[in-house]
Amino acid sequence: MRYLTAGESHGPQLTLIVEGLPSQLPLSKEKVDDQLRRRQKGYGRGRRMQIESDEAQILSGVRFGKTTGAPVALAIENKDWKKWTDIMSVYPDDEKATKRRVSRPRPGHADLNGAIKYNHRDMRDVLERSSARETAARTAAGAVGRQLLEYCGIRVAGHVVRIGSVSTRRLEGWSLEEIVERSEQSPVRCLDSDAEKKMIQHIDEAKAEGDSLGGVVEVIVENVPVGLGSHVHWDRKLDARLAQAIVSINAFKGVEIGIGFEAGERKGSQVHDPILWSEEKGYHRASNRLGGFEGGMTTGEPIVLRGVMKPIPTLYKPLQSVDIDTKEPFAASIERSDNCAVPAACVVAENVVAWEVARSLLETFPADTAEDLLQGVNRRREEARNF
Ligand SMILES: Cc1cc2nc3c(=O)[nH]c(=O)nc-3n(C[C@H](O)[C@H](O)[C@H](O)COP(=O)(O)O)c2cc1C
Ligand SMILES: C=C(O[C@@H]1CC(C(=O)O)=C[C@@H](OP(=O)(O)O)[C@H]1O)C(=O)O
Repeated sequence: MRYLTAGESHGPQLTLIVEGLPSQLPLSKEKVDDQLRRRQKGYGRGRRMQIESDEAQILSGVRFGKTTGAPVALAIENKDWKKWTDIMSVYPDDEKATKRRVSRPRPGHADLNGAIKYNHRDMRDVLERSSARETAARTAAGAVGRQLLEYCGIRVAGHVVRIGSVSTRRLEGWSLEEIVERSEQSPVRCLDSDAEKKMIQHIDEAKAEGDSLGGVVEVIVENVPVGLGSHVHWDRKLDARLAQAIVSINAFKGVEIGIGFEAGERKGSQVHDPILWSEEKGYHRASNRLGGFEGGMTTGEPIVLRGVMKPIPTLYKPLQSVDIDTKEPFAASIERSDNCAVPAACVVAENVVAWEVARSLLETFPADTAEDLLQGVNRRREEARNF
């Protein structure tokens, strides 16, 4: 299973093609739209999100609510395009077209490197594609993967554990339903109401200072069968693929699995998860400090991982840069921007994780139809139980 996205931030639309889905999978546009709506929300977002109202148009591969096995094409309109048609013109003879050239690279963005690499003297040709607008298409792909997971009884949730200097922890014992319910009510997707207040205040203060904030999100996947991924092939290790999926989100700089970097500080007895067996549960673990992975494969315990997002690079308090025409220094002009997008990025993280787990599921249990896939997954659950 694979996907491809196309589209510029201020172009007419984002386009997504998902290929390799089994047939007969119930695929709901509403469920894709739910994820798109969730991604648009969150305290700290800028004015662009008031312009957009993301919705997926399903153009192929689905009939009467079920996949046919053919590629699924989806489109998400950019409502802002209407104001950018002259600047984003595809055709050279467009009368209204105006280049409004970008010659000033923004620190923290792809502008300068992308311009040198692809030889663009107009950095709009870089920034339009490097924008995190593209994460709407990736969220839609994840929302498709998520429906495949749901079909197999696998569920995904996410929440924010840090914004700037304010951090919190998920308390032991929270069920996935509680995590979903609480994070959904919170403007910063935080489970703890005290931390939530502090995070909001922190975002307000940073904004007033013309600054921005990053943070950390946590994603949890439950009811995963044992053995997704592989200890045999380095490029099929699912923990590694999830790390790539997370760091590929714009502005994400690192990943922790389970207790993550703390594993480097603790003794082995405080890291590895003892194996238990009972009539009721079969094999299970006394703890889940390794976040559901051993040897690049799922253990059957929940997958738990965290991703760190750097602060938004476009600041109202300008950073220094150099004009590529004059080579003179300049202070970046003030632009419309999010000042904290961690809650929104949490939704992107959930969905890129959902996609990778769904992809690994289909690799482990190859199937032409959704029913065959579910049978394969259930057989593995049974085998693990009786092993
Ligand atoms: C959901 C989301 C929204 C973002 N919004 C902005 C924004 O409004 N302004 C900005 O400068 N960067 C924003 N970013 C971050 C940039 O896209 C990102 O830092 C940039 O593309 C450079 O990529 P890199 O940080 O991965 O190196 C956002 C990222 C995400 C995930
Ligand atoms: C459009 C989205 O996020 C954008 C990501 C982004 C960036 O530089 O990454 C910059 C901003 O774009 P604009 O300059 O048009 O306001 C954000 O709004 C989105 O999340 O859908």
